[in-house]
Amino acid sequence: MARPDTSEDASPQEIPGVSARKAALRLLDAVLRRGEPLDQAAPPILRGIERGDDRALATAIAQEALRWMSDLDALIDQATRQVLPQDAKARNVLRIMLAQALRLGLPGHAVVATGLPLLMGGPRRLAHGVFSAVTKANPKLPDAPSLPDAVADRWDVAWPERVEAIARGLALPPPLDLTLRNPALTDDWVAKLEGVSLAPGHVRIARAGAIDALPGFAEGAWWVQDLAASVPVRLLGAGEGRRALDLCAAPGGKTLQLAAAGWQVTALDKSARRVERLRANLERSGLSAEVVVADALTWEPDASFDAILLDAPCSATGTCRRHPDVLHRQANLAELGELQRAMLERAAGWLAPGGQLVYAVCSLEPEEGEARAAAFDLLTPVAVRDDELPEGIVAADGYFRADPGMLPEVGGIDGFFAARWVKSVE
Ligand SMILES: C[S@@+](CC[C@H](N)C(=O)[O-])C[C@H]1O[C@@H](n2cnc3c(N)ncnc32)[C@H](O)[C@@H]1O
Repeated sequence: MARPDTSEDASPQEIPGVSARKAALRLLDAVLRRGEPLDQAAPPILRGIERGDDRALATAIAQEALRWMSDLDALIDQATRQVLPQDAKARNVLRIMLAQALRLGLPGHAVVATGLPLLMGGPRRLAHGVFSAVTKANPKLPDAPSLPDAVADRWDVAWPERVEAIARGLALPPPLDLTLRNPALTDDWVAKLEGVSLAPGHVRIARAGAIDALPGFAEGAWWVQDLAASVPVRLLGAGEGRRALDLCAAPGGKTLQLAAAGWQVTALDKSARRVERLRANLERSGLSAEVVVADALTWEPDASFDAILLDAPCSATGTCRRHPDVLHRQANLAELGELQRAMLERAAGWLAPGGQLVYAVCSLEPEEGEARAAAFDLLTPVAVRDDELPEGIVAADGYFRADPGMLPEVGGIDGFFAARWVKSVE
């Protein structure tokens, strides 16, 4: 008679380090089974974990498991004849165990001691066997993560010449980019933060520990914003007291940028929860904007605007370096496309003559970027110029297009798209 598996009788919470792994497993499940963004799933899941470093570990494990999932799955499948369904708990436990061993460099005995208790009453022997077989072979992950099939199929068609570089850009978690409230102080902040600058008002630092402990955070001298995400507002130029609408504004990185560039900003978003973060960001930076919680599809302004930034809801696939969960969630591109089209049309009607509209998405899907912009004919296009972009990025067909394979020698950049139009003065 088979002996019962009693190797781990303690409850998961009693073994140090298990709570972080349990949280990582729940994060993976939230993304893969429930289709939730990792950022949204994390707060309730991590709330019960006391130590900050355990919360950070849980997040890092889930992120690396998601980033390298196709490659980890291939190793799992090679190590067992048993077919583990994609949604089997044992597969998810193995994904997080292998992410720790092969990506985070944690010792195998610690990974086993904290991983197997997650399979209480389940196939622990199988998981142990697979983990041991994989790690004994001392496998090397490829230089670039293999993209999930659905994503590879899309990007092989959309970016046949870029897809390899994009995957390579996904291999490493990105550095931390900051946008300065006062671009004239770029050199000072580069020195204080020991960073580098790739554009005026931008400082890049190696990934830091706690962001709120960095010099300048408390007084709101800067905010976290990928270099690519800072480009759309740069395309609108200096505000000189004119009126700008930041449509879809929360959590507010671009609102702060607009206000810092001298625009008199109205910041609108329909999510009251995200608008709270926008208000907190305004308060910390000492910048001001009129804040409106409303649906862009029904709201009507009192007066026209000299500039409108539409940072539209999108698949967010351009942020896959920092949010590898986007690679595993199926965005409804048709529904998002309809929303983007409707918002663009409404925004065009709110511009004063001579006013500029910038449309932006943090997406690598041409349907949300190039094709969406090309189909919009209510305003006059104004080509984006190379000299308006960070060094090393060139305009593509008059648009700003960045992808995570660009600027590899300085730490890369998020995927982003922006287009610009002007309302003619009749
Ligand atoms: C890409 S995010 C904006 C990021 C923001 N511009 C920034 O830089 O911090 C898109 C935003 O669109 C908002 N949104 C989605 N549908 C909306 C709608 N119908 N009306 C207004 N805001 C909407 C979401 O709440 C979300 O905050």
